[in-house]
Amino acid sequence: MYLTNLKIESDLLAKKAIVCGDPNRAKFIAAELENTTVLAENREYVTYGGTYQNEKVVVVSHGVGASGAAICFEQLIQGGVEEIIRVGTAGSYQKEIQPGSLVISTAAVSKDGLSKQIAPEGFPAVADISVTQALLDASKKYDFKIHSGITLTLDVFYEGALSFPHHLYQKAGVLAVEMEISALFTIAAIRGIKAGAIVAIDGFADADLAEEYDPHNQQVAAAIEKESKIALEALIHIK
Ligand SMILES: O=P(O)(O)O[C@H]1O[C@H](CO)[C@@H](O)[C@H]1O
Ligand SMILES: O=c1cc[nH]c(=O)[nH]1
Repeated sequence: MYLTNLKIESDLLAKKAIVCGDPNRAKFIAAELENTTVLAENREYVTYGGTYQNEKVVVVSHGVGASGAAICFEQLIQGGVEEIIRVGTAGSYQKEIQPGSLVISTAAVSKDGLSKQIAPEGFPAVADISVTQALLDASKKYDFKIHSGITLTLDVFYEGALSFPHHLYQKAGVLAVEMEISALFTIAAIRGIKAGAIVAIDGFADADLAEEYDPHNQQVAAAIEKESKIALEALIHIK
C-alpha cells in the first residue's frame, strides 16, 4: 500500500515506530539504529528505518500539532505499525518538574481540536499499559528522576485574545503540556494498536511559573538524548 502523505510504500515500514515532532530529532534518534537509511521524505514527515538490537524499527517525524501528526499516525497504522512511542518535548506545569526533566505520559487531557472530531465527547486518551510499563522499566536503567502522570495536549502555543486556564490543570495535578499526545492515544485506541509517550521538559508552560524559555540549551538536549534511548529500549521490550 502506498501511504500518500508519508510518501512511502508500506512494506518498507516496521511493526515498531518512534515518532517525534522535529525532523532533526528523528535524524538524531535514527542515528542510534544500525543500518539506518532515510526511507522517505515529504513535508514535515521524514521516515528513517534501521534495526535496534536486531529488531526492525522506523523513526518518523510528525511535525507540530495534532492534526498534521494524526495524518502520520493514521498512515503508519494503515501501513502495519502496531506499536508507537512518541518522543517529544513539553512545558512543565509543576515547579518540581524542572527543565531537563523527563515525563512519561500515562494519559492526556484532550484539549486539541482533532480528538473531539474523531471520538465522542469524554473519550479518554490513555497510554497503552504495556508500553507505559516498558518505558518505566527502561527508565530504571538510567540514574535519572523520571516523572509519570497526566499530560495535556493543546493546539495553542501562543495565547490570543483568550487566555487558556493553565492554572486549573496545574491545580488538578497535570504534569506538562504539549501538542500531539492525545491525538496519538485516541487514534491508537480507535485503531487497536499500542501507544505510549515520553517528553523532555523544555521550560514552564504557565505564565506564573515561566522563566526564560530556552528549549535549545544543553540541559534539554541531554534530556532528549536520554528519552530517545529510553524509548528505543522500551519499544523493543513491550510485552
Ligand atoms: O518537540 P515536539 O515533539 O515537536 O513536541 C512539542 O514541541 C512542539 C512545540 O514546540 C510541539 O510539537 C509540541 O508537542
Ligand atoms: O507544546 C509545548 C512544547 C514544549 N514546551 C511548551 O511549553 N509547549
